[in-house]
Amino acid sequence: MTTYHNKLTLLIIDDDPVCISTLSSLFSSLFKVEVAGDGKSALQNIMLKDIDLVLSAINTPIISGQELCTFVKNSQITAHIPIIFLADKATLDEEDECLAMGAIDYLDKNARLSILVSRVKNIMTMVAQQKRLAQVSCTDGLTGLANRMQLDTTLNKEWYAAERGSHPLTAMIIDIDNFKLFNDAFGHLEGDKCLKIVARVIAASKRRESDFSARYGGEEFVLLLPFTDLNGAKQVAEQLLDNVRRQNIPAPEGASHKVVTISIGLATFSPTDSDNTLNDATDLLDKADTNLFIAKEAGRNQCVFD
Ligand SMILES: Nc1nc2c(ncn2[C@@H]2O[C@H](COP(=O)(O)OP(=O)(O)OP(=O)(O)O)[C@@H](O)[C@H]2O)c(=O)[nH]1
Repeated sequence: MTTYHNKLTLLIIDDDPVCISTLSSLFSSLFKVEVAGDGKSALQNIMLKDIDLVLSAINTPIISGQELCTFVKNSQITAHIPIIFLADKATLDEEDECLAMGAIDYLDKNARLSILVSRVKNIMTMVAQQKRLAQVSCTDGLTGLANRMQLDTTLNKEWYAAERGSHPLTAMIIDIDNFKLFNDAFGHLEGDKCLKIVARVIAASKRRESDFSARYGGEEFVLLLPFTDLNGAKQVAEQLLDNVRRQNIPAPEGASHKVVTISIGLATFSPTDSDNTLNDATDLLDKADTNLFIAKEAGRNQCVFD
């Protein structure tokens, strides 16, 4: 079976240019290949690029392959990256040592090349499956937005980034108005279609790479806008309210408006603001939730902030 994973990245570490060149040409049609001639630049690659698998010589300059392996396996951010060692002359003791420190495999440089390629490909297939699983476990099946679990992780990360970088972070909770009536009138399948449309509009409202949208549960969504203060966020919210109305999805009898609308509760964390009363990410969402409640009470189809 020939499997190509050309979106996955293999990092080859070796100080021998001939070896680097041979390995690169072996793997460059299968994966994106990065190379490093010593352990230090390898570590920079690992920290800065999205490396999926490392194929490393053992006696690399500056930082040895084994030191690198210890570092990678002990860091929460990199521990998942598999490392294959490529020994100049394999010994059982060295293999024992490398596997014990967390390497996924240990191969001899003089092994048959087709065996080397198969081993690397097999491990990359496993990496691809794990990535796919990780992605599925973070995604809401109906809307394709991030799910609640991913929201919790991202919210905490963004909170600490805002605190550390002294930049604002805005959270919006977005709720479809009278959605129970909608389901009751048109059925659950139409309700699902409506959820998907609103989710698409929310996803399209992201303006920066760091903006993040998630399904919070039921008919509620969250939009996180790092580096966005209250004024900027109000504009995004008004645009969002408008874009949902423009979908012209007919609302059921008894709803507050003729077309489907949303209500938004907005809260901004401004670390440099002396009036800030928010202590953590949960406070931020609680505040947005309180404002959402006020928006509903005030007649829906609006954004509330303070
Ligand atoms: N179709 C569909 N409906 C869902 C889904 N998740 C939650 N709901 C429905 O969403 C409705 C939410 O109703 P409520 O919480 O009473 O809120 P509402 O009717 O939108 O009222 P307001 O928020 O006050 O405007 C419930 O009827 C849920 O069954 C889903 O995945 N698909």
